[in-house]
Amino acid sequence: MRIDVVTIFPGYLAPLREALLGRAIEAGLVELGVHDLRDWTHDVHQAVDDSPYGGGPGMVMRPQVWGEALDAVLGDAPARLVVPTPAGRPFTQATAQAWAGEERLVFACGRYEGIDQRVVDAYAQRMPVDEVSIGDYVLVGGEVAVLVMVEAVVRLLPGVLGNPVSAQEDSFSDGLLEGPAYTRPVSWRGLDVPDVLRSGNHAAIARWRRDRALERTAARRPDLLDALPDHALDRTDRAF
Ligand SMILES: COc1cccc(COC(=O)c2cn[nH]c2)c1
Repeated sequence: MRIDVVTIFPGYLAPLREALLGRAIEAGLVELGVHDLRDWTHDVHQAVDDSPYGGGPGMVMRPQVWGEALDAVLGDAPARLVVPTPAGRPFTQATAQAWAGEERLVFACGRYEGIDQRVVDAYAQRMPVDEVSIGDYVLVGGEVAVLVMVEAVVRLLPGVLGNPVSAQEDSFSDGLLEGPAYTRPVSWRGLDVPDVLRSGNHAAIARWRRDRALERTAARRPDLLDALPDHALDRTDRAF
């Protein structure tokens, strides 16, 4: 997979070259290109924004600059263009799974009040364009959202995670939140590991873990429970 990011703050994307993702890049599992949007300005001030038509606060990112940058970065290779924005469709694990199958992702990091809508409209005429939100809050720019989404996608690529099975057993993969996890010591600050986890009774352990996952999901994310297909909950589950 090739990933390109266009931003006015290239330094913000440096963490992508660290640790697990950095190793995936070194191993050639993913290629990463980070591009400074200002390289495609031609004025002395390198202006990337301008006042909004219709008035209102803030500034809007100029279409010409984005058009030149994306044309240059995209070239002729097909890609999916992703624009992080508070006004986007929710980015979920399902989105990450779907994108993990893509040959190429190009991320456009917006700032200010956003990018002139014609940029999305123009590129949507010739490639898939996703305006996506990573949550219901407003950031200053899309860079942090790109870090989140790139990590969620790249960890799913074959060979990136040491033990791939954990990608399948992720939170959300069975529609429930992960329950509590424990490791040594068996007693810590007067708190003990639940006995069942040390019983060696794998059926009881699996039941206990599912019960904790259902309990946590009901308490923290009832919306996920409501979204579960009927067959996903068996008779024993219905207690929650
Ligand atoms: C494209 O236009 C804008 C404008 C303002 C901020 C941003 C950055 O994205 C977010 O704030 C965000 C993404 N998911 N949840 C919040 C983009």
